[in-house]
Amino acid sequence: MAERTAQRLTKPEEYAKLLDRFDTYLLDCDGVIWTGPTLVPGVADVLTMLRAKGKNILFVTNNAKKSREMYKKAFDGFGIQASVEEIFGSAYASAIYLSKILKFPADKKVYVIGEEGIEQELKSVGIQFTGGTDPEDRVFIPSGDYSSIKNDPSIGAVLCGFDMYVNYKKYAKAHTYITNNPGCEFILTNADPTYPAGGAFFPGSGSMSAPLRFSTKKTPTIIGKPHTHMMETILAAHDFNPERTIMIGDNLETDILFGINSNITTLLVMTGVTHEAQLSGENKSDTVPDYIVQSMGDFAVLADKK
Ligand SMILES: C[C@H](OP(=O)(O)O)C(=O)O
Ligand SMILES: [Mg+2]
Repeated sequence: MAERTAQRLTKPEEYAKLLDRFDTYLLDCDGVIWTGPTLVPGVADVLTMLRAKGKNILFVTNNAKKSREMYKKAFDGFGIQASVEEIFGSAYASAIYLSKILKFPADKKVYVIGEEGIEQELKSVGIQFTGGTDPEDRVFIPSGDYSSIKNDPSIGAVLCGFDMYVNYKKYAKAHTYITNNPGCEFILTNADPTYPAGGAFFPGSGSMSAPLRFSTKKTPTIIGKPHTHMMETILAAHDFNPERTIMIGDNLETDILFGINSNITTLLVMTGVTHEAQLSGENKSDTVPDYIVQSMGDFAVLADKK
């Protein structure tokens, strides 16, 4: 079988041809639109141009810290137009998976290893939860005192995301529920091993869930990119022709693989986590995008040409 090769676009006419081919743009956020607190140059103009051309824009992020409402505020802060309905985060997709796919029972609760964004999304779909930001679980337990860790049969799922307050008590509770409650679901918002911040990498949601995967020996259901539960959540709310849809992202193992797993065209940008060394040579990734551009901001040359 011929090896897949990516087409690198550098010329305005190539950018224009690409925009003619696609109506729906699934855009990763960190590494594409912004990197941490900094907007990628030119991207705001490109988004305005896409909207002026009548394109559908959907934002698809694995960030599990924020709810859609919190993300909307981030877009507002950057002066970028975005509605809550256009934003799909792994916290929201997890809440939708629990409510729509699992039909999570109203009398059961989710135990959350995560922060406010996950709690907001669970609330938005009417699912009860414990853990999360509860101060009772954000504590150190003195060695040998397991009295506060008892099974609770009302816990029907453990949802693990990004938690800056992760601690032994939370792991011990989650482990107890997963191993003692028959049918207790074990769900990860996303499995990113690392989280990019300030030009470096730190442990991500996937790494935070690792102790539980190890201790329970259970394989979790993973919602975020590259898994297709995220796509099911998007498709439940938006209708689009996959042949005229493109996924734009900075991460080969999440964004680009997500596009490939969803049978849509993919475009890699080099403003985020991917390095040239992953695209050729002995460290070449097995995941190959259809197109590569240096930055999504490069499309701004078309906006100037009006
Ligand atoms: C890196 C990731 O964000 P994304 O690139 O999916 O927007 C995250 O914030 O966990
Ligand atoms: Mg990204």
